[in-house]
Amino acid sequence: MDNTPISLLILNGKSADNVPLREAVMAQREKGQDLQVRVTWEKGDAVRYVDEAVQLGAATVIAGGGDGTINEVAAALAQVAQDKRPALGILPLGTANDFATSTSIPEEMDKALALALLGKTTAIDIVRVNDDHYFINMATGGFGTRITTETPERLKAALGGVSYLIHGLMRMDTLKPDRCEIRGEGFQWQGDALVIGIGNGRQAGGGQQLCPDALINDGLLDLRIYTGEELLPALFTTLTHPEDSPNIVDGSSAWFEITAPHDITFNLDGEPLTGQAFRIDVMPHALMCRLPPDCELLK
Ligand SMILES: Nc1ncnc2c1ncn2[C@@H]1O[C@H](COP(=O)(O)OP(=O)(O)OP(=O)(O)O)[C@@H](O)[C@H]1O
Ligand SMILES: [Mg+2]
Repeated sequence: MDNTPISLLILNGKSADNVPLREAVMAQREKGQDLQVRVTWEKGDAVRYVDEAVQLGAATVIAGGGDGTINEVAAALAQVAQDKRPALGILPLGTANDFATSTSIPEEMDKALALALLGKTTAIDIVRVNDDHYFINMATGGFGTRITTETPERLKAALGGVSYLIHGLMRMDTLKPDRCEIRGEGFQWQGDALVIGIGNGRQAGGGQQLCPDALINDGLLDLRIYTGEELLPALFTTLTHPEDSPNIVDGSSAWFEITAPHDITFNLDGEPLTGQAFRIDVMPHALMCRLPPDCELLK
């Protein structure tokens, strides 16, 4: 009887030919790990592989990709019955890797894979949006959203995280604040938002620290709104002296409701969601995640 727990690596097909990863997988198998690999081709594949992992009784599902892949895997795991839900491991293979970077997951494939297979599990929060959408890292709305959803794939591949900023500057003329109302526990705000960040984690868009104090296991969402009608002056002060800015509104709550008189788009870990009403709820401690001991996002 073989009692080695099964681990299933769900690998974004963009990284199927990654040589250091292949070597790291082989090395772990030689050490006796029962590590199986599935490769995705398009959105939706990761969900089916999570189902397969549950059927196999896998102890761990590893998301190998960028924030979009982690999101797809984490969202699928959140919908598995708690007693059958495998733990989440993370192999950072995207362009921005905001969640992996801020949780101090190592970049080297061998170290990241060892952590994903054998690291200590910690219960972390995941966030549900309008019943059937999820994010593990961050929801961004307003002008930052247009940046990340419209950044062309080739620019992203060539420049990585910096491409978001460059593309954003190129599109400055077309950026407009979004009028909206936001409510939470003991929180209410209405006005023109340039950027809205709702964080379980801290950063999005390739290193933009939108929610610098967020923790992923505190049962709370951190909200930051960059307000103002004059885009350029507002952006200048907020980016250079965030602490002096009259254009920042912060809040914290286990849930937020956002309504707008016209469609606004939220970017949930890289995946766009458009509408006029959003209900956002923390699912406290819903996922077991293998994180480094020095992860700063844990309380
Ligand atoms: N074989 C594949 N080739 C191209 N795209 C894929 C493939 N498999 C899945 N996808 C798509 O890739 C997207 C997720 O990409 P992911 O976020 O992992 O990487 P990224 O965008 O390069 O990284 P980051 O989000 O960190 O910038 C999903 O929308 C998914 O549908
Ligand atoms: Mg939190």
